[in-house]
Amino acid sequence: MPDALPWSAARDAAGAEGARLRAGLPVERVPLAAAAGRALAADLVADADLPPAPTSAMDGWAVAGPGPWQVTGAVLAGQRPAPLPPGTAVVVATGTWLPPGAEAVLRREHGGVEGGTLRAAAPGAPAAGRDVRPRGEEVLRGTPLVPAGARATPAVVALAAAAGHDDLAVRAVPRLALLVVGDELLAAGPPRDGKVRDALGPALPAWFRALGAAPRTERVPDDPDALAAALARPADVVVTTGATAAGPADHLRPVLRRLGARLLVPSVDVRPGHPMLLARLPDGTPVVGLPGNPLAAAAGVLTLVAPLLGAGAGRRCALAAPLPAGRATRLVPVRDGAPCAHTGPGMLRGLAAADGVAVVPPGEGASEGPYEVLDLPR
Ligand SMILES: Nc1nc2c(c(=O)[nH]1)N[C@H]1C(S)=C(S)[C@@H](COP(=O)(O)OP(=O)(O)OC[C@H]3O[C@@H](n4cnc5c(N)ncnc54)[C@H](O)[C@@H]3O)O[C@H]1N2
Ligand code: MOO
Repeated sequence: MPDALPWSAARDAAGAEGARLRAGLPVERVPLAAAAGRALAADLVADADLPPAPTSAMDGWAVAGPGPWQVTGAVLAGQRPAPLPPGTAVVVATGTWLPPGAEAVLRREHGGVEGGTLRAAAPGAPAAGRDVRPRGEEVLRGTPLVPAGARATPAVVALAAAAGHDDLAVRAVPRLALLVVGDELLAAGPPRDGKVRDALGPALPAWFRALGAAPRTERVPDDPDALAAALARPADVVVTTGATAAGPADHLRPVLRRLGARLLVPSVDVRPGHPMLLARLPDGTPVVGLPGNPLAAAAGVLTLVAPLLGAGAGRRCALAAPLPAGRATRLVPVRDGAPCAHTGPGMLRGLAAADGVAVVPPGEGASEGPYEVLDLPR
């Protein structure tokens, strides 16, 4: 294969292309509940201090000055409390704003009230500031929380809501054209007469949706003109399967050349999946070519499509036993920290059983790890 890039350089190139792709997508303001999964169009900045005022971290009493204290009432959730004079206490719940003058919270289980007088179980308790969340402990208004371009995960949406936002500026969902190439592919029934079932057409759209894209699927015959026409139809991203190698029916590379595409990643020094590629059409549309062998195609999703759509790196994990390294980076389906069986490039059994894919850097023998383990989009 021509000019193979090291695996991590290929992933970085796809990440950089993804940043360029997102920067060109239209911006829209959507209500928070519709923002999950979308790329932020601007930095998320806190609109409020969190907590917005000194807040009780426990159910109990807010106390002022040393005990014992006269209990003068209760502050209920959602109320703005009146000041608390020294020697008094009010009942508080977790999350209530503390009255001005309150110095600490005495937990319910650490005190008792008799005849309107509250006493702490331990002398001297509670220490000043005990079980009080100070104003701005987590965030001060104006603090940048999440950078533009990052994914608004459900946790980011929750943070945005807590920090006072009603809606968010996000990028349009990229329209992804999946072109499933190959005359030998069947859309139904068992493999027969030299043909195989298209295993990728039914599976890849779910992965792409999980990665934040809106896919449509088109089946394309092994014909250069049909492939060129399909590549030219409007989309924000194109992903093809098959036809990446140099066989008699592998038309992707010549067609990309004919269309004037720029090869950003001509191939990748990775097993399986080395014929994968990333190109840019003259109109700026990125094209990922996934190899036809199904496990190699999944390797291409993890190496090129996931970073292109803004997914982050994997987790560092120790594995039960060291994995043998090779001359190229190896992507190994693993489950519970051990390699899966049935992981030839044309196989799917191992991948279907896997809970992640371990990245084994090139080298001699085996390394102890820890390895980066990539999540398969779900
Ligand atoms: N002489 C060489 N031959 C091959 C090389 C090489 O370097 N020199 N590389 C091999 C590697 S590695 C891979 S990976 C494949 C890449 O093949 P293509 O991307 O050109 O894909 P096809 O030739 O179209 O198909 C390969 C294989 O995958 C099956 N396939 C294709 N699409 C699907 C699908 N949607 N669902 C299930 N299976 C699919 C296809 O039937 C073939 O069996 O090239 C090697 N050859
Ligand atoms: O890249 Mo291929 O997967 O080894 O058959």
